[in-house]
Amino acid sequence: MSADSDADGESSVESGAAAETLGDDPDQQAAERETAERASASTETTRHDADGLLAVRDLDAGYGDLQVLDAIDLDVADGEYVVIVGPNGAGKSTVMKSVFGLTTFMGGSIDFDGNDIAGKNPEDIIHHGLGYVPQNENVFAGLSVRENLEMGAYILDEFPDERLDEVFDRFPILRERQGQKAGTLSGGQRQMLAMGRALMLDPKLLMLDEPSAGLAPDLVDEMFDRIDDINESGTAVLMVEQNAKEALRRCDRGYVLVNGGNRFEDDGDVLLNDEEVRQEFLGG
Ligand SMILES: Nc1ncnc2c1ncn2[C@@H]1O[C@H](COP(=O)(O)OP(=O)(O)OP(=O)(O)O)[C@@H](O)[C@H]1O
Repeated sequence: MSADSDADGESSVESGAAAETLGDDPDQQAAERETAERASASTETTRHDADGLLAVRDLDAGYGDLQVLDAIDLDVADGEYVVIVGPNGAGKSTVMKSVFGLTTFMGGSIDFDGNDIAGKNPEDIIHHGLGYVPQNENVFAGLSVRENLEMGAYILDEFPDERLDEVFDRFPILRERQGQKAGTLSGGQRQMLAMGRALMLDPKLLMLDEPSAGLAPDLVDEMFDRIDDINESGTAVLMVEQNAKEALRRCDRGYVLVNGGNRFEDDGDVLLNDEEVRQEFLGG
């Protein structure tokens, strides 16, 4: 699904002053180098001014006193499919966790569907229609498949039977295995259960952290196909993926994150064909 994008090439982040060497203190010089690197990387980002479902601006966040994200900008429009790629440790998962209220919020803004969710906790955020599937420990291993799906709807007063049917229709293996303990499912089945559980609340945006991680190659394609289906049925998707080429091939827009900051943002196919992005981040 294509976003109604009017990206205009405008730089979204001030480049900041180039670092000057003010003394001989090696710690200070290292800090200045890091600041300069981040500032220079930031200038390559363009702001996407889509009518946002999710709009993240100048987000600083981390863990306790440790700041990981530095002035992150990110947009997801209604029904859009957006991926975040980048090297290990760039902060991709931290972006998602921060949107879902699982990190220390340090500054900036996060608006979701007209609500200010910055600094809110996941229990509040989930009510606004945001689903999140973490990479690990994303099912209750000791509960059955069906119980896991029922847990997905725990905030509702009335159990959504029709939603359960829709999830079973989307992932027939879950219907077949509904009495089986989640901990005995294969990796791919478990991933589908985790997605199914998030879909029980019919989220407007589904955030997926490395859904293809650990899957056999033939299952990776199937997983991406399922995600395409979810998006084509109207749910916006924000996905972090190591399988960057395939993710960029399938998405509407992508972000490349480096060192906790925005580095590139553009349509998926533009990023795929960008020489610099290919050489630096997609293995040539
Ligand atoms: N719970 C945590 N406590 C402290 N630091 C953390 C925590 N989780 C992540 N970090 C640190 O935050 C930084 C970014 O991690 P993050 O997992 O967001 O990166 P990533 O881009 O998703 O990496 P990968 O592709 O390897 O999964 C790393 O330096 C990491 O060590």
